[in-house]
Amino acid sequence: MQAPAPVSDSLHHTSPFLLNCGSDGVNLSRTVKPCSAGDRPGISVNCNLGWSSQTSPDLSQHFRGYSSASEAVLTAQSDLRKLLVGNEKIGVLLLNLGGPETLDDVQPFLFNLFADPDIIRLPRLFRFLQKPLAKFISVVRAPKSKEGYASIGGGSPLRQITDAQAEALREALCGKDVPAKVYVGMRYWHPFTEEAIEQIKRDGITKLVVLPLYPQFSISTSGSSLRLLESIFREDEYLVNMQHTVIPSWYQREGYIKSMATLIENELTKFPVPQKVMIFFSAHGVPLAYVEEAGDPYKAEMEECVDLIMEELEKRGITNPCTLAYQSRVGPVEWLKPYTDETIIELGQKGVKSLLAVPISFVSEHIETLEEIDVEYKELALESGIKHWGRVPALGCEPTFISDLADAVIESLPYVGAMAVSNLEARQSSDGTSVKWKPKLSLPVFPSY
Ligand SMILES: C=CC1=C(C)c2cc3[nH]c(cc4nc(cc5[nH]c(cc1n2)c(C)c5CCC(=O)O)C(CCC(=O)O)=C4C)c(C)c3C=C
Ligand SMILES: [Fe+2]
Repeated sequence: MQAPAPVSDSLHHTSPFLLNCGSDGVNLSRTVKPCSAGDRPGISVNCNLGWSSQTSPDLSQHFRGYSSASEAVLTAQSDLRKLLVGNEKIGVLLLNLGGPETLDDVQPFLFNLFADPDIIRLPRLFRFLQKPLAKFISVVRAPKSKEGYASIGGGSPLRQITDAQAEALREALCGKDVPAKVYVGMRYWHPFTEEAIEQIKRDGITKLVVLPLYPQFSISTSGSSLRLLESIFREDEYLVNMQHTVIPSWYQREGYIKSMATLIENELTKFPVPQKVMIFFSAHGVPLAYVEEAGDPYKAEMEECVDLIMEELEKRGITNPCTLAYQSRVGPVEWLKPYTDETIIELGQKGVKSLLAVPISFVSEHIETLEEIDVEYKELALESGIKHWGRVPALGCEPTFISDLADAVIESLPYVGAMAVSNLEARQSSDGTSVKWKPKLSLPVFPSY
């Protein structure tokens, strides 16, 4: 299988797909309050409304006869979960990038990636060139890319790690009284999103939570996967009628922030003088035009994410200096700055001697952590005068992190079938044109805190 079905142009203008997030683009956990009828003024309904359309279950009786308020609340939460789960078949769809599993996969994987109009954004008139261009770039890039994958064992570890995360999430949900099936849908390699969706249909899932495994939203990552999903949903009667919700980004969740802070804290102790270490956040870059012209919230979310992690570290008494830079640029256009390689050289010139690299845009080890950071940037740092180098591991299946993802899923369940609008102009337009959001389904807006 090469490129999944192309995304239709019309998707840039209307979308029946649902982004369940706050009006300021922040995620469910902080922005969503229980939905009441008053939250949906004047919106016509032509879909199944699910939980949001129903009267909230009266839990008042559950609060009688408990020795403490917290005991009552815990019991009520657990009862609410049972009510939410009921006879439903809950599914969680984890969206991820995918990676070549063998060296022979590298060129077709790259083709799939570059054939994506959310990765190479051609003006509308030139869209017919997308696939020939993808073919050309993938063939030209494949030898360099293959070298990289060869040096990390002959393929990407992404599928294995994502599968392990899916299983850990399933177990965590089960442990929280929410039995669910967890699916993996990759954008550019197996198991493709289309394959996951077929399985979801075969399993008869009735409520689906869509969770991209990217903490911060970018048009090029979560946006691309959601756009694909949208095109699959709109053509399928079963899916159109299935209740579902999306958690578009979750970088500000407490569990994620705390897990990242703990990983950093642990790595700092490995340096001779931990207080003197520069904490060096390195995020995967995107072309500057995504942010400046298409309104990609990626940079803003990344900066807020770094601030939150540093605040958490400060609470723990860790006040090291930090820097954020962007890595892995591809092609001739300008990408988000500062660039990781240039920043490393500058820090060396300024006399920084200890550097702790923190990969921040992805929650699995992958080629850019294992090769680019661990080999290329480490070498560059040592050449630039840095004496002590360290790298924070990716979160993978870290238990606090997985438990927090499970909480994110559970918190979104009352809103499965209910929808919210966020900064969809930025999130839906891949070509930078001004897009008016025209909902086809009812979209109650959840108030933000
Ligand atoms: C948040 C993470 C990512 C963003 C944003 C992103 C944007 C982006 N990427 C490319 C081009 C390539 N990416 C490649 C691999 C790759 N990208 C991410 C994550 C983000 N990409 C990951 C996790 C991986 C590695 C997967 C793995 O196999 O381990 C590659 C292939 C590798 C290579 O040849 O370097 C390319 C190419 C663009 C153009 C882009 C934004 C427009
Ligand atoms: Fe990438």
